[in-house]
Amino acid sequence: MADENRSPAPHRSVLFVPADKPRAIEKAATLGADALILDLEDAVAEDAKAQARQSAPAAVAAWREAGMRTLLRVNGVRTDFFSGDCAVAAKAKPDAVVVAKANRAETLLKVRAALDAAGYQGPVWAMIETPTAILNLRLIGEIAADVGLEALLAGTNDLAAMLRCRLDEERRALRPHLAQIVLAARAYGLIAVDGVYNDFTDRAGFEFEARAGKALGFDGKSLIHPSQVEAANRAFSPSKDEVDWASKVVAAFEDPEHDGRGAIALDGRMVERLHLDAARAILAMAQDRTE
Ligand SMILES: CC(C)(COP(=O)(O)OP(=O)(O)OC[C@H]1O[C@@H](n2cnc3c(N)ncnc32)[C@H](O)[C@@H]1OP(=O)(O)O)[C@@H](O)C(=O)NCCC(=O)NCCSC(=O)C[C@H](O)C(=O)O
Ligand SMILES: [Mg+2]
Repeated sequence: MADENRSPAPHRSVLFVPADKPRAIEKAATLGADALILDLEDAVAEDAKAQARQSAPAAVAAWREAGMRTLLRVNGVRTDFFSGDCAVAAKAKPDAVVVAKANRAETLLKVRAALDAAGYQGPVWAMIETPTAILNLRLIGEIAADVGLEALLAGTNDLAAMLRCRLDEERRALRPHLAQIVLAARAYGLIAVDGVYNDFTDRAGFEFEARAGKALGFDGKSLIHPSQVEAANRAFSPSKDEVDWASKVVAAFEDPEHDGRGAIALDGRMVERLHLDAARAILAMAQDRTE
């Protein structure tokens, strides 16, 4: 029976791994990431796609054997590679298929139909990485249940390129759009994963961006390099201050003096029952992450 007190599976660190790099594939399952995405799209050059596809089912099987949550990113629905990639998904049976350039509700309906026809019934993740996709988030959310949509994943490289915006370290130009991705995820009950940080040698920059993503409400961050895994897990786990606050809130509401109260004072601030729910979620998450 499912344990209702457990928090949902974590997606703090979601590592992209090029499907044509055997060494990276082998290493990926040992890095402590919460999920791995075997990439058939942008990480793989056109002349390497056929080989990458051929080796994909074995890579997915090896990761599953290692107990990893395993995803497969397929090429966009308009590309020549899409239908072949759907056949790979059917054979490999990943935990979810990541749909590149999921720009419209119709795109996802087409992808769902193609995956079903190929024999893959699992969930899909939508990459939100174009201005059109941002404008269509509500329509995409409304068909989430019909297409088995599980998560929204920000594709910040494509999005920034298409917006022709300049990316500073605070991603100021992208923030309104990232906030809309989180908004849609929360409205439609989906996982929200932030985009990648390209400068994999800049640890401080990565940590700053990961914390900013958490502050925006994302559940985790997509990654491109092993050096980013541990920092992402840390940034998206409850901090010591959060755990201390949550313990105090739970203890305060359990105090018989506060029996039946909707709102109480704690350290000079008001806390309500909605904060109690949040506090319990933080404690459950903290417990799961340390088990
Ligand atoms: C970014 C890289 C090309 C860097 O490669 P390289 O210089 O070879 O890295 P290192 O020498 O530092 O690698 C050290 C060891 O780590 C392994 N490694 C490297 N990357 C990965 C990985 N992603 N997963 C697992 N293991 C990895 C190497 O094999 C080395 O191992 P060892 O030999 O034992 O020392 C490279 O990191 C890379 O290719 N990263 C992934 C790139 C990718 O997938 N890009 C596409 C997804 S991102 C995207 O598309 C975003 C989105 O769509 C958007 O629009 O924003
Ligand atoms: Mg992209």
